Amino acid sequence: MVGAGRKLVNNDVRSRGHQMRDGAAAFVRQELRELAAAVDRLAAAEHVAALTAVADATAGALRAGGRVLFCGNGGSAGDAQHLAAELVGRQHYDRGALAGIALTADTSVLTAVGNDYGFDHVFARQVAALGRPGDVLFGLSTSGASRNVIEALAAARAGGLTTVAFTGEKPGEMADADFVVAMPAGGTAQVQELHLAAGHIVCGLVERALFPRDDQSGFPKDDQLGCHRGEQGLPGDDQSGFPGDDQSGRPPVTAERVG
Ligand SMILES: O=C(CO)[C@@H](O)[C@H](O)[C@H](O)[C@H](O)COP(=O)(O)O
Ligand SMILES: [Zn+2]
Repeated sequence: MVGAGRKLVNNDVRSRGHQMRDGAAAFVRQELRELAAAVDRLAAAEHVAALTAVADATAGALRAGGRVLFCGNGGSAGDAQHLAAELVGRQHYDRGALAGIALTADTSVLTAVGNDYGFDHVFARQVAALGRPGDVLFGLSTSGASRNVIEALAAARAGGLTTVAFTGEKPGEMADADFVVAMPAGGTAQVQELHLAAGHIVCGLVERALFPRDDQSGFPKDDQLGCHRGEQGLPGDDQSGFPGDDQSGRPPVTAERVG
């Protein structure tokens, strides 16, 4: 009897396990389907035009010697750092360094300003300190309601920076930015996922505009690149100011910056 009872329990647990796995699989599929639909909506002409315009403005600012600042909270703080890294480092291929700065990374500044002036000012104060007319500030907020991001955009506007807002469907007060990309997505996580996709697209366009490659028909595949600058058809001094090592004898991946 005890054995049969135990078997019943085990079968029960096993079938509940199956149900949970089925439930999890359905959840995974549902999440992916919803994300794919959101990505599809982002491909609509108005968003494509907005992202292209943002990339043009950003590339223009960098070309003129400006810098690109990023800010956001939580997951958007991660996005801010991620996107700044795409500019400073490389996205699709080796090229000169681009000036991207995340305003989310210096804990001394964040805690000092937060402590002394309040959390609403942690980004605006850095915009006032670091931003110059002609620079670009990207503010990322899924809700469009983060006070410190709204204040940063206001400080940027006052300082003559170009402002870009990445938001969810409702930009709220962030609608005042020069460029607003309102992600056509549902919850916070999905908006963040579109923010990152959109940010990658903008950084990819900027890279391509400032460091044109022979083949402009499409982005090179990472696995086709190799890591030797000489193999990548990077333009020489006369075209870009970013010579390959074979032409200049400088170390690979120079620290020069556009502007
Ligand atoms: O990543 C997540 C949730 O996905 C959270 O950390 C989220 O970023 C935080 O709640 C933020 O404070 C949300 O700020 P915001 O996007 O509304 O400006
Ligand atoms: Zn998240």
